[in-house]
Amino acid sequence: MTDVDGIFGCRGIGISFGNRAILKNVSLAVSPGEVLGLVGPNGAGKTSLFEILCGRYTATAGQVFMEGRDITAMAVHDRARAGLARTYQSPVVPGALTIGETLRAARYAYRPFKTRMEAEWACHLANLRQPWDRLAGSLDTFDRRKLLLACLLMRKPKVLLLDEPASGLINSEIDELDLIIRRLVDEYGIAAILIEHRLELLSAIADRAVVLDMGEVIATGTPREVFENPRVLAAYFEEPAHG
Ligand SMILES: Nc1ncnc2c1ncn2[C@@H]1O[C@H](COP(=O)(O)OP(=O)(O)OP(=O)(O)O)[C@@H](O)[C@H]1O
Repeated sequence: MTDVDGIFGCRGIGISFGNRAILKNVSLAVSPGEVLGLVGPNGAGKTSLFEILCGRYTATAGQVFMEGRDITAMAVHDRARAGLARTYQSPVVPGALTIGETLRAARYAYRPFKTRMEAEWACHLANLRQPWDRLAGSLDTFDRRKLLLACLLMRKPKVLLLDEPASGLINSEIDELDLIIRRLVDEYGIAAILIEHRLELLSAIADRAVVLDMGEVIATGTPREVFENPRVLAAYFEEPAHG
């Protein structure tokens, strides 16, 4: 087998920092129109896996695939051009620019340049309802996330990697976020992988979940299946053995 089943995924990924193995033999795949939840306790390796998937870290083992192509050696900007978009847990916006200026920078970030109408459409999809003359630095966490998402959506990505998009949000915002993501996936056929370490939040949004613990996949299945898995419960709720 040279490929993964979905539009995007990885096989046999490993990475070590120094002599410490952070990820071991990690495989996953996501299909168009699907939300795959990537869960696991703090330090499980979720963000490190995202760094490998988007091309910022080089894995010591394994391959990354997109649309049947091995993109393991592809640079981060080429992956973006191929339709892979990624958000970060911390929504860092250019604080001194307005929303309009930020969107304009994204429109002209690389060719093909995007039209103002495409930026408006992306804001509509991201549910960003703030006036465009407002400073990006004055936005709250959720609107910052929406703005950054709009910058990605104007490029019509095929795959979205969302790193803890619900962190720092209140419950009503999380409900709205779920609707935004669901629409992207259901109406536009985007494949999404979403990191969330709170098991209960994932049930509402993810079709399937992959659970990482100490760098290894310990369970895959529907959110309900993995949450009832004894290995997952142990990873989350048992104190590590000492001595
Ligand atoms: N660049 C790096 N150099 C050295 N160690 C790193 C590096 N990046 C991550 N690690 C280590 O790898 C382990 C996994 O970290 P990672 O951030 O991927 O986990 P995570 O599951 O995303 O955790 P969290 O839920 O806390 O964000 C941690 O022990 C972390 O300290």
